[in-house]
Formats: sequence, structure tokens, C-alpha cells
Amino acid sequence: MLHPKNTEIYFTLNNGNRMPALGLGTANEVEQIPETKQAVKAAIKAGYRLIDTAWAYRCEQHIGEALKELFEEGVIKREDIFITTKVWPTHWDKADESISRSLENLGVDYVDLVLQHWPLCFNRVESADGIDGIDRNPTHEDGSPNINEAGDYLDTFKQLERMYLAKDPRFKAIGVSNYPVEYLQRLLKECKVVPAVNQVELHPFLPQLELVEFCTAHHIVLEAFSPFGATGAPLVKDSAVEAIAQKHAGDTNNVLLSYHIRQGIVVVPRSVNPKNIVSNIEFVPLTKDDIKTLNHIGLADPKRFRDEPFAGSIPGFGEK
Ligand SMILES: NC(=O)C1=CN([C@@H]2O[C@H](COP(=O)(O)OP(=O)(O)OC[C@H]3O[C@@H](n4cnc5c(N)ncnc54)[C@H](OP(=O)(O)O)[C@@H]3O)[C@@H](O)[C@H]2O)C=CC1
Ligand SMILES: O=C1O[C@H](CO)[C@@H](O)[C@@H]1O
Repeated sequence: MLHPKNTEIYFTLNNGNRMPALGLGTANEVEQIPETKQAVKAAIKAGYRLIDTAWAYRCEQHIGEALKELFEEGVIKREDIFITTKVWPTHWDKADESISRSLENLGVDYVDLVLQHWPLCFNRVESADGIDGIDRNPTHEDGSPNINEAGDYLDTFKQLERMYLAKDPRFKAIGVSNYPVEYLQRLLKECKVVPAVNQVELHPFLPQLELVEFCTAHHIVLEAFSPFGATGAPLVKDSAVEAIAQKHAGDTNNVLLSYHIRQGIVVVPRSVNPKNIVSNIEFVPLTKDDIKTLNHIGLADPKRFRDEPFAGSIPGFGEK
């Protein structure tokens, strides 16, 4: 049977805009950051049309260089691609400034989606080796996160909402990331705009079924990060995933990506390896039973692979 490639599948957001089902993640390890440019070029040439980035990844300028060359070479036009960036908690009260900075880094006039990166407010601490001179993960002397206790995490989304409703030309849609159900419930009570997207860690080891059900019911598209279990891709070697791959005569990486796409969830695997980038576009026609089997892996003992030290200060975040 013929199937589309992952790169040919799109989902419709709650504002009517279309978002590609597969994107390239760019939260590269520090030493790999300069490789982001060739990774983006390889991905776009392989058919990817979504690039997932953030101010906090320190790679927006490399993406900007790749896009400039791709535009000049006539490979794509700006309107052919979907770019997402994010507002980090150091900028919780300065979303406007963060967006301008990201656009400048990326060398584009607009992004397709801006996400609040985490529902947290950090104090801004200057640091010579920080990003733009700002400490990305400020901590107290005892190592605990330097949270602005007077700040309200929802203020960041409210700033995005105000700009969105005022038709700010710098972005086309707004959303959140790392929002648990309780936080979304509060947002839906206090805000007019329903986030288009909630980007969270999601894979068979962390199926988050309650969150998936909630977002689906409220027309919030889920976007899965760390689909392979982050650096080293441990999930690609998992035996239960391997069993499903064998059944479909496919590869484990493609089972892990199709697991999301089959459920209407956007997925953004990261890679700087052109071979892996190309191999990640094959769709596997998983059945409902396959999805159930895969969910079963993490239901009893869910596992996060991106456990950030500051995430513990989000009440309810650790509850699966
Ligand atoms: N909103 C948020 O808070 C977060 C968002 N994200 C987003 O999600 C993206 C993806 O998540 P991330 O945690 O980076 O990690 P992933 O789960 O995507 O795993 C990345 C690892 O998988 C490897 N890999 C990629 N393709 C293959 C393949 N076909 N076979 C074997 N190994 C492969 C990569 O190595 P190689 O380069 O050698 O291919 C890399 O080591 C991020 O880059 C970022 O854009 C991530 C974390 C948090
Ligand atoms: O998006 C993200 O990626 C990282 C690692 O850089 C994580 O801290 C953050 O939420």
C-alpha cells in the first residue's frame, strides 16, 4: 500500500492555519550548535517544512543562515515553511522583546508560532556566558531555581494573547509548552484565545493520556518533544518498539514518529545527521492496537527523559 511521507502530512490548528506533522528539532547539544545550519539545510532539502527552535537553544542565528541560503538558492520561499520559536522564562514579562530578538536572529519578518516555553517566571540574572548576557537557568546559591515569586506564569501567555488579538504581524499563532492539565484549565478560564499548540514531552514511555485527551477535547494540537528519548535516542533501541517495527517491516525510529502522527500529534525529532534526518520521514501505518500496545509501555511506570531541574517547581508537573 502507498503511504504519504511524514513530510507530506499537515494538521489544522484552531485558527485555521496548517502545521506540518513532522518538524526538525534544534535543541542541539552545545558542541553541536554550529551543525544546526547544515541540519536545517538537509532537512528542508529532504522535504521538512517545520523547524522547531527557541531563543534558549542558542542556534537561531545558524537557522537564519541556513534559511537565507535556501531562499537565495530558490529551494524554498518563506511562505513554504513553518517556523516555531519560544519565549523562555527569563523573558516571562518581556515576550515582546523576546519575539523581536528571535526574529532578528532568524532573519525573518515573522514566525508561524510562538510558544511560552515553560509556565515559569525566572529572575533575570546577568551572566557573561549566558545568552545575550542573561543566565538561561538562574539558580540560588543552594542550586534551587531562581524563580520570581511575584511573577505569574500566565502573564506570559496573556502578553502573547494581547499581541495576537492586536494582529501583531510578527507571528501567526500562539501556544504553550510544558503546560499540565491544571495549568491549561486555568488558562482557558482567564484567557480568550485557546492556545493553538501545547508542546510537551510525549512518547510511549510517557503517554500522558489525560493531557492528550484534554488537549484534543479543547482543539489544542499536541506537539511531541523528545520522541526518541533525547540525546542518544534510547527509545530507538527498545525491544517493545522493535516488535512493532518488525510487524510492519519498518524501523523503530519511524514507529516512534508515526505513533504521534497517527494520533494527530505533531512531532519534532532532533538530528544533525543527514542520514537520520532523511530516514525519519517514513510513515508507518500503525493500527489502533499498535498505539494501545505502545501506550502500555509507559502507563504503569512513566519515564521522563528531559527532567529539567526547574520543572519540579511547577506543581503537578511530575504527576504523569
Ligand atoms: N518545549 C520544550 O521544553 C522542549 C522542546 N524540545 C524540542 O524537541 C526536539 C526533540 O527532542 P530532543 O530532546 O532534542 O531529542 P530527540 O528525542 O529528538 O532525540 C535526539 C537524538 O536522537 C538521535 N536521532 C535522531 N534521528 C535518529 C535516527 N533516525 N536513528 C537514531 N538516532 C536518531 C539524534 O542523534 P543524531 O543527531 O546523531 O541523529 C539525537 O541524539 C528538540 O530538539 C526541541 O526542538 C525538546 C526538549 C524540551
Ligand atoms: O526546549 C528545551 O530544550 C531543552 C534542552 O535545551 C530543555 O531545557 C528545554 O525545555
